[in-house]
Amino acid sequence: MEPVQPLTPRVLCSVLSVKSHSCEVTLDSGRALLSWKEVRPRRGRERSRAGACLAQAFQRVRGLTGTLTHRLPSAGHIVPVSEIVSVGEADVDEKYYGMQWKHMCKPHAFTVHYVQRMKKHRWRCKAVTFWCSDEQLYCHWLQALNDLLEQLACRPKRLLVYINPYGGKKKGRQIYEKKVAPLFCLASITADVIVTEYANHARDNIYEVNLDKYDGIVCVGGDGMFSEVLHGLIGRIQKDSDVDHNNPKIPLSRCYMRIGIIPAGSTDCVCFATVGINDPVTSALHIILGDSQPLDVSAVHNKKTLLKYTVSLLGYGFYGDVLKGSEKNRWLGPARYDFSGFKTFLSHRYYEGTVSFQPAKWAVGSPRDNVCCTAGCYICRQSSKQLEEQQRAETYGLQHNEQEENWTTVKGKFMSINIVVMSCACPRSPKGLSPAAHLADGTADLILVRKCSRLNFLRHLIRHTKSNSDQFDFPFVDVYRIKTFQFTPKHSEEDDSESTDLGNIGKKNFAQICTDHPTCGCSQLNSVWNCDGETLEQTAIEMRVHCQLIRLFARGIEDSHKEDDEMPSRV
Ligand SMILES: CCCCCCCCCCCCC/C=C/[C@@H](O)[C@H](COP(=O)(O)O)NC(=O)CCCCC
Ligand SMILES: Nc1ncnc2c1ncn2[C@@H]1O[C@H](COP(=O)(O)OP(=O)(O)O)[C@@H](O)[C@H]1O
Ligand SMILES: [Ca+2]
Repeated sequence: MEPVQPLTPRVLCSVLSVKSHSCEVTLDSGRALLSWKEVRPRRGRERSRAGACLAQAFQRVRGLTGTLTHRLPSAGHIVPVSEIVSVGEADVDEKYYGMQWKHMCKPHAFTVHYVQRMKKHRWRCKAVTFWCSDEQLYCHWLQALNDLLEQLACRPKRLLVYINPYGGKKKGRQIYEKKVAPLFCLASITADVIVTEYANHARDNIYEVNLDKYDGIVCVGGDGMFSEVLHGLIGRIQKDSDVDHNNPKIPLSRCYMRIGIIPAGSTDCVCFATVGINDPVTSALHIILGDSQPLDVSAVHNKKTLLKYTVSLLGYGFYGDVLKGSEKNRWLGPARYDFSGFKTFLSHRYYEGTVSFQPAKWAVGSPRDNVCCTAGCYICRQSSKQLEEQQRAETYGLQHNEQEENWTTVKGKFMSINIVVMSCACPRSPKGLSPAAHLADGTADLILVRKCSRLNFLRHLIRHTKSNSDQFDFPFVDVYRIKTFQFTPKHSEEDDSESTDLGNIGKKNFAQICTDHPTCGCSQLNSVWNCDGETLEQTAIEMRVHCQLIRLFARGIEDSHKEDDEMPSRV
């Protein structure tokens, strides 16, 4: 049997068997593509024509081995090497030999596991086994494919995994063990797994571990669990870089260790908005392929003290009250938000205060331009260039003092004040709170919903659940693209606590009485901030966006043209 002679150093082509069909299999190392298509015998006059073109083709691809049969161009499969999960020796079992192997010595087979795109951004791991009679050919293919996989430096080999057994439907451990761990094993990824034992266990642990051992951190849970890991990683990096994160104006050190999210929570909007779906297998495959998606992070301060970081929703009023009302019903799982949302809607509370913000002057997009953030987003890429220019200016002291320039102030009565760093797309709201917000453009969208009727507020809310209606198209809704934000409630806690005036004390206690007895008809003086699913104690805050501060094992939401309805993946 002649050894395989590649056409050129970069293309390997053989006829191998797939499910007892002969297929022409090609590995183009230059383009990093694996393809295969069935070659079929043809009948009658076509055979002679096919025979002629085949003879020519044979001359062209000298060195072909295996059983050469006539071939008919047919739809085939093309898989980028970057989307191959693993290649390995197939367990060759007697019963699986095709008939043609019966008379031959034991065949050799290797299996390629690769990503197959399904509907709605869902990914699955598909397997195809190639058979051949020649051991040398088999070894050559296995070696060639694994050599190319080894060159993919972006792929993680060792991960630190935190599982929240408490979040969502309390199935985090089960999801990881049954759906994720087998895929990590298939991809030869080793994982150190910690099942958290209390809130903030993951955050505190990240300050202690030796991060140099790992290529990434994975959190199994919802947005609150991701927030824990986010705080642990950012806090650790700032501590190691000697950056005082309590200073609201200081640039933060970027975190290059990627975070992967295995969705097992109640909202899962960070996963949904960066991958396109909240599916554990899909997220695991994005981690295995070594995807990398930069992500903006906002820092929230209160008087020179860091309160929280946020990457999804910083919400006051409706979403703050929904979160606060849901906490005591965690036993309901995700449904707790629906129950609390209904009660909050009926309460129809509004809150008074003063909002100030700096518009993102240099932003390329706007919240109402309908340009959604997708994989490889132009607006985000432009912003990272802008970011580098800004950082160069800061390095050379060339930047002008933009801290004081063009603040906009709005006083009023608000149903809700929401700042979103990303779209916040999630199963409840497929387009999100701000559909045109970007993951890595250095800005956030500020959505102000002023006091309005119950019916109008309901209309506004319902539009979030529809993919073809504009939730900003109301006279009582304003949206701005910003980079910094401040809020002072009309009834600031400090004023009440400092004043000795009986009226104020009465008001404070009265407010407290009302909070304890929501059946009371008066309007609650202050709401709370919902910060990625955690409540803040303070209501007077300032916020600043840090462009592309962290990275996720994701690639953004792919254009739907790449999806096939259950079809093999094609490029
Ligand atoms: C009458 C029809 C009303 C329909 C309203 C639908 C609006 C849904 C907007 C969803 C916003 C999502 C913003 C994400 C917030 C999360 O960070 C946070 C914590 O997530 P997790 O830890 O995974 O639970 N989720 C929430 O604050 C829940 C908001 C739900 C509001 C109904
Ligand atoms: N072992 C644990 N016990 C109690 N709380 C935990 C534990 N691990 C994490 N948490 C906390 O649970 C909260 C919710 O986690 P999350 O995964 O977001 O679930 P959900 O989406 O249901 O809110 C987070 O604030 C996190 O800090
Ligand atoms: Ca953003």
